[in-house]
Amino acid sequence: MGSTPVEYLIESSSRAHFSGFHMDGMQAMNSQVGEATTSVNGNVHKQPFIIGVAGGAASGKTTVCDMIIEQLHDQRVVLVNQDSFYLNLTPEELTRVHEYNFDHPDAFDNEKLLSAVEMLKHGKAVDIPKYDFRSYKNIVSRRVNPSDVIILEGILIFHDPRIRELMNMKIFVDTDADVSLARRIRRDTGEKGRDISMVLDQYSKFVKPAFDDFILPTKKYADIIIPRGGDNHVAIDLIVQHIRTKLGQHDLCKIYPNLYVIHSTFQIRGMHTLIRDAQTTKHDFVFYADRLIRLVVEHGLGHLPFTEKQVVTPTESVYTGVDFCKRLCGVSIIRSGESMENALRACCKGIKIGKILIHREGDNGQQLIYEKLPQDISDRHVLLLDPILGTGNSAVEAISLLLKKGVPEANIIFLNLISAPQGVHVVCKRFPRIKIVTSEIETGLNQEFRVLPGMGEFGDRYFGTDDE
Ligand SMILES: Nc1nc2c(ncn2[C@@H]2O[C@H](COP(=O)(O)OP(=O)(O)OP(=O)(O)O)[C@@H](O)[C@H]2O)c(=O)[nH]1
Ligand SMILES: O=P(O)(O)OC[C@H]1O[C@H](OP(=O)(O)OP(=O)(O)O)[C@H](O)[C@@H]1O
Ligand SMILES: O=c1cc[nH]c(=O)[nH]1
Repeated sequence: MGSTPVEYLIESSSRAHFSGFHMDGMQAMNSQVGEATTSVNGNVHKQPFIIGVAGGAASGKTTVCDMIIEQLHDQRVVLVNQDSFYLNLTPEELTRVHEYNFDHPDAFDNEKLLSAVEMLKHGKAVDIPKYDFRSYKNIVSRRVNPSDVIILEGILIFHDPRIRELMNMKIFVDTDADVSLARRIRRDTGEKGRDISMVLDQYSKFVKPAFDDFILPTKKYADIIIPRGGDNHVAIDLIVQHIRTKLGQHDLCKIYPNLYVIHSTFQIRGMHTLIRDAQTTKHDFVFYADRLIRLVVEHGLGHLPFTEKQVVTPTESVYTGVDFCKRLCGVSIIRSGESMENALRACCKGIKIGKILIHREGDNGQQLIYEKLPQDISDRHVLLLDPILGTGNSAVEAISLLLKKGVPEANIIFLNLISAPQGVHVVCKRFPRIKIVTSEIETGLNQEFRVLPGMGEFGDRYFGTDDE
């Protein structure tokens, strides 16, 4: 490891190509993310990021895992080896150990592995057996604590679909067969104390056929394929960067790839602090809410489709840029949504803005009272405006109306200032193709379905109707 120069190896594949490894794109990886654990009150528990590392025997999986762990030094990372879940050999199998196929999916206790991963995923510690290659038995076990990142490594770790589904990222280490065989001979005759003819015999009888029949077919499940394993520093750096981004994201963004929380800065936190403070004057509330709304609107516009456009600059150079999406409109949910109209108009000159009025009582009793929408709305991308997403009932009512008017779900971008997890679940589950852009995710809702910590009654504070 380390002595081979890093080369930019691009292989032909339908995947996106990055220097030295392939990935299906962040969207693909996001979509792998499993369900979050949701408590009775709808709040979300922190989920670990689960990485699967598969590849042929002696392909360099261990080195890849070690490098990821080393680079993620400030995170709690735990490594679980599929080897630990080898079934114990029966006395009869032990007498004919050379005929035992250690490379077959049936050699592993998949049920035990699945339950161990599920426990870790749900934040519970688990005892994991330690397999002894000399006695062919699980002799001791070690206690593994829940962590931020769980790495599952093994030749057939992608074989069981139930285990695969728990993974947020799947890596396949793709090393040339001769390099792997040379490594295997060195390792098995050294650390495992085996005879070279035994190693070669096992290789041709079991290892090679199992690679072709069981391991290689699981390569298609990988999000990332790393050629040259641990020697591929570029790939490992990019993987670690991606994991860091994912860990920094709100858990809900890991579950719903169409939820976007604008990148927080101290300026943004400062504005939120002001608008959430019950003592803030109306004047300041409006001023800082407007600043935040403008940011959300600009971010939301960034999710519209665009076309490439070239222009000639005053220096007579060609600048290749993009042309804004033309067919769009706003729709505000009366009355708080109207507070977002000015920002939208300031960004999109002359934009048409429709209105929807929904009567809301507690967490039900949603009733559409009034609607006025552009006639050709079904041909437009719609920016739906409402600063607060609480239970999600108002949003569901509004989005359902837009769909009824023929607006494709994927053409709706819902812009919020703050969103409660309950509302995000409701909207994203019911309308998986719409995008939600928000500036902060809240902790939950209280008994009266008000957002917590929230900012109180947004409409009253913004329009000045909260006087005693
Ligand atoms: N002979 C023998 N081989 C075993 C036994 N247990 C596991 N294996 C072999 O171990 C291999 C799986 O381990 P590897 O994937 O090479 O281990 P690894 O060190 O995690 O992999 P890399 O880091 O990629 O080198 C399989 O090919 C099995 O044939 C055993 O008890 N006896
Ligand atoms: O997700 P939900 O639980 O449906 O709550 C969110 C709705 O509540 C707020 O409006 P409100 O009824 O307070 O009216 P207002 O805008 O007129 O103040 C907000 O603007 C949303 O429309
Ligand atoms: O907390 C809440 C919930 C709905 N509407 C608001 O204005 N605030």
